[in-house]
Amino acid sequence: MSVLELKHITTTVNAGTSEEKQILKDINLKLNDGDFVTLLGTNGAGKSTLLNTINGSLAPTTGKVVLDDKDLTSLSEVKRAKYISQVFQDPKMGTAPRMTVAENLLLATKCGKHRGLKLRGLDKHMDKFSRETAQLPNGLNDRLNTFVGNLSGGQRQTLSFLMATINKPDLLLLDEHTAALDPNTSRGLLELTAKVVREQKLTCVMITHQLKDALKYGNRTIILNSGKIVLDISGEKRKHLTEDDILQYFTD
Ligand SMILES: Nc1ncnc2c1ncn2[C@@H]1O[C@H](COP(=O)(O)OP(=O)(O)OP(=O)(O)O)[C@@H](O)[C@H]1O
Repeated sequence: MSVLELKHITTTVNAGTSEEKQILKDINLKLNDGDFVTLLGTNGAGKSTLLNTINGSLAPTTGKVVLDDKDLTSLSEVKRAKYISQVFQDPKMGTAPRMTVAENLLLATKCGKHRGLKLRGLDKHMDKFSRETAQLPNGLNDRLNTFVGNLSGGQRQTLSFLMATINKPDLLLLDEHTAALDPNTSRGLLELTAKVVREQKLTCVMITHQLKDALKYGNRTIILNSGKIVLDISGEKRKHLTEDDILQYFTD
């Protein structure tokens, strides 16, 4: 079971100064087990801030983040990594460039399970990593011993995605994870995302600026505008939603 609840989340930055800004405004949201949410909104609407509040890299000013009845609000980002995985837009984030693909996968496998970053026992994992990368686009399985810094952006982002899902996280956060990739590579990673989320029955939030992708993938679409949820739609109603309908929620 992976149920995420956001209760009265408000995020104010630069409080008490002339730069004070309320980014998130009383966000209340419940994600059900297995929900795959596509999250849309104009630049600056607060989408990344929302994901950062969930992953613990940003503390909300008020409100609670609850996962499976556990209150995570005061838990550090590192401690939340046991439950929550994230893939970022920048292919350089989330992987260690001076380590090989296999070493990165071993790190991800051990994440949250051991103290320190011991990389013993790589040999016994190699067959498993070969199998796991064999299904992936971009020929990653031929690159298990390549330093990650020498991979293409697409290969690196595919690796980041595999690392984020290798331990079946309770919650997967994707912050425009295909935006820096060429159209074909982006499509390949989105299809892989849909397959893995379906097969592992993950609960997932994916930020995208592509309206088509927001409607094609996932079972639920949420639109943020100026720090508020202005649309939260799923089921039959979502099937009839058009790109023009969505654009109406983007206005000030
Ligand atoms: N630490 C901060 N200090 C000041 N302002 C911030 C801070 N973090 C975010 N903001 C501002 O809050 C607003 C929301 O930012 P956020 O990155 O969450 O938006 P977004 O919806 O993800 O946008 P984009 O689509 O451009 O990625 C922006 O105006 C941003 O400049």
